[in-house]
Amino acid sequence: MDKGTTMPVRDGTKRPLVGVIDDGTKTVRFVIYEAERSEELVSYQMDKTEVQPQEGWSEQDPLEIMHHIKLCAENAIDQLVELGYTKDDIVTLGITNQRETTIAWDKYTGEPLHAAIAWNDIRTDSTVDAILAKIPDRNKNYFKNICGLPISPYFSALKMRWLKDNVKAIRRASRDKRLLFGTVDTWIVWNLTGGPQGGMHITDVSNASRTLLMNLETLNWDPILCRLFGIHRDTLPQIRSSSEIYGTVKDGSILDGIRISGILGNQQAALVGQNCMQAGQAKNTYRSGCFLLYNTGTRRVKSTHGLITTVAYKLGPDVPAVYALEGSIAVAGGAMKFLRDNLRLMKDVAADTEHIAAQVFSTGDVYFVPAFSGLYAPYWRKDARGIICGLTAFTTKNHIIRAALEAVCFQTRDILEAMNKDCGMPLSKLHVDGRMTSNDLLMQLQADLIGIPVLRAQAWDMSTLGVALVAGGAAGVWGAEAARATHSDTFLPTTTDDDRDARYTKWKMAVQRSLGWATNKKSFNMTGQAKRKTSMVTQQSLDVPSSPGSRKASLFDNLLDVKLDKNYDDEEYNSYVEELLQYSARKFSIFVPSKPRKKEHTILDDVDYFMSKKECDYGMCECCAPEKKIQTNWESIEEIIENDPEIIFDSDDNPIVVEPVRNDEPVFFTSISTGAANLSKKINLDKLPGVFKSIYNKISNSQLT
Ligand SMILES: Nc1ncnc2c1ncn2[C@@H]1O[C@H](COP(=O)(O)OP(=O)(O)O)[C@@H](O)[C@H]1O
Ligand SMILES: O=P(O)(O)OC[C@H](O)CO
Repeated sequence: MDKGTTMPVRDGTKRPLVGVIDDGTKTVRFVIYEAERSEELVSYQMDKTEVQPQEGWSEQDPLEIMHHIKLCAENAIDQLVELGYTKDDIVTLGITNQRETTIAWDKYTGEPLHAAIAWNDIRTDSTVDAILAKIPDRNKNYFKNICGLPISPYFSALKMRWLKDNVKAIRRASRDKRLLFGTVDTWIVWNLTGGPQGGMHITDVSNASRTLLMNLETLNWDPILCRLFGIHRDTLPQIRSSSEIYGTVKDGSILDGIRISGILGNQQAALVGQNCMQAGQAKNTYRSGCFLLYNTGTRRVKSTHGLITTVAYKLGPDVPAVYALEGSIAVAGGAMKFLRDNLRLMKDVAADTEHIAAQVFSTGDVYFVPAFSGLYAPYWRKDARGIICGLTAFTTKNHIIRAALEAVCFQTRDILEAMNKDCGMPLSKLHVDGRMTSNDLLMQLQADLIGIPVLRAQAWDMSTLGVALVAGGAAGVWGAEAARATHSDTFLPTTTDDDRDARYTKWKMAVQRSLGWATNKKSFNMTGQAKRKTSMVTQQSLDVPSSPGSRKASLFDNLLDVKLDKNYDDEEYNSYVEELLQYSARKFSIFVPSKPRKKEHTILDDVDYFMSKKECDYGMCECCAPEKKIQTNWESIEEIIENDPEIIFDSDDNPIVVEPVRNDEPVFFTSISTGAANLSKKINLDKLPGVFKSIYNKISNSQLT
């Protein structure tokens, strides 16, 4: 870029510039702000490729993210010249990002080891079940005191666990100490600051608080949670504040040499951009999802009504963190895209939605619950699925599109109800932003359905402004008192309380109907599992000997044994078989008793004990000499036998050399839970799959036959 340009800057005053990288779920943007001014100067945006390899899965390409960032930056910087600036006027960079999306890569080659697993991907359903099985009462809120979050497929720890369980390359990298994990901010900073050549492996508190691994009090990785999910701390980034000079870009790109001084998750960034910096202020951002954050100051409010506690921001290494209560809605604008792409009810979301929905005065009593990947706050039901109900012969696409808009508003009301209960003081107005807020009809419906004024921000994008502020603050070019965003429009409620409440009651009825849809029982005949079961029954009835060591034969052996153990009626048995196939048959624990134990607990079986007795260092002390516990799955057993029969790896991928058994019998068991029934089952040795016998024999010098 030509430094000696003679073009005048826009009001004759040349200000330092702050560049912002915004990696959203669907788009990457690069935005440039002049310090102290709240309107963006220039921006450039590119769409990302979303891959859905299976139903409920959503992946992104980590390399594409980096590629798009560079191209967006080049294009935005090109536009600077026309405004009288050059690249050298960019004094610092901020990064704001989709949160929870998880990437694993090789620290020496920089290669991603798998596609990024997006925040709204629900492949970890059974991982959640496996983790819940280790927690008292299978209570998904058990660790909320520590990390503020329920155990849900939404959060990064589940995705990391899934990657370790299912991707050989990741297990190997972990074993060889080459594995790095990160949310997208971490991936971006590591690459920008040198990648394999000394890239910084860091994240900020707002992103770390979305992993389910960070302790909200210490603002560090929590050892208990890391242990529970089997994530080694060395693979996690260092947690830093949201506003400090972290380092300098060293990637040879157009951004080379610019400092990086701000990182914020995109919803927290919007809170800052909306200037909701005082306790009691809240904003709602409407994008693919919708996220309502309520600033609670330096106080961590624990929600008892289904909201989550998150870090809002920490404006420097030495200042306290500010927290927020958050109501997360998985699908908002995403429902419009679904109506456009899947049902083809419109051509262009931005141009058509409002116009089509405004052609009818109501939804005609149609309700649309867009629970495509379950419901997040305040329900946290991964078994919910989308429904459109109340259809009649008069229903048109206008009603359905309007119902999709109302669904965003009702979900916001769900969150507000919970928030008002948790905070004790109802919100008197709602600040909104996000691309969807350009839809006036949506804004009016929102005011009507929550009964308080809705204040639309002056620009739809408050996230990039927010991180520009914190990055500019750390770089000393954007003071705390500088111009901040204001709202440009206010939408006042026009409905009565009675009308509002009647419609909300109907919405709750619709939500009820969406719950439990994704249970195994209901989907049994639809998923292809029925076929697998039939083939096993055939095997059973013909008494065909199973081929030793084969995967199918092993499953069959287990199922037989379980069936003998309990009398299930057909339906229950069917669902049990299905669940066993999906989860339990892949996840076994092998306990090899070694020394007599003083206490009956392990970290995963007695969390309370470990919570109160951290000094026991998770089983390494005298009082807790644990039995050797090896958690593994079919693939890793086979791999271990193949590669190194003498050594086995625990869930942290630390090698364990298993001691020979003395007197006790080895115990092989599998445990699952189907609704009320807890089906923990010691596997009959006669039915033990061949592969377990051989591994047991190898590790114990015994001869099970
Ligand atoms: N005028 C509109 N009315 C309704 N929905 C809209 C409108 N404009 C955009 N949207 C929806 O808002 C979302 C825009 O999200 P965007 O800010 O691009 O994304 P992301 O969440 O990927 O970062 C899209 O899902 C789109 O369907
Ligand atoms: O990219 P968005 O706007 O859909 O934001 C996604 C959220 O950060 C997920 O928590």
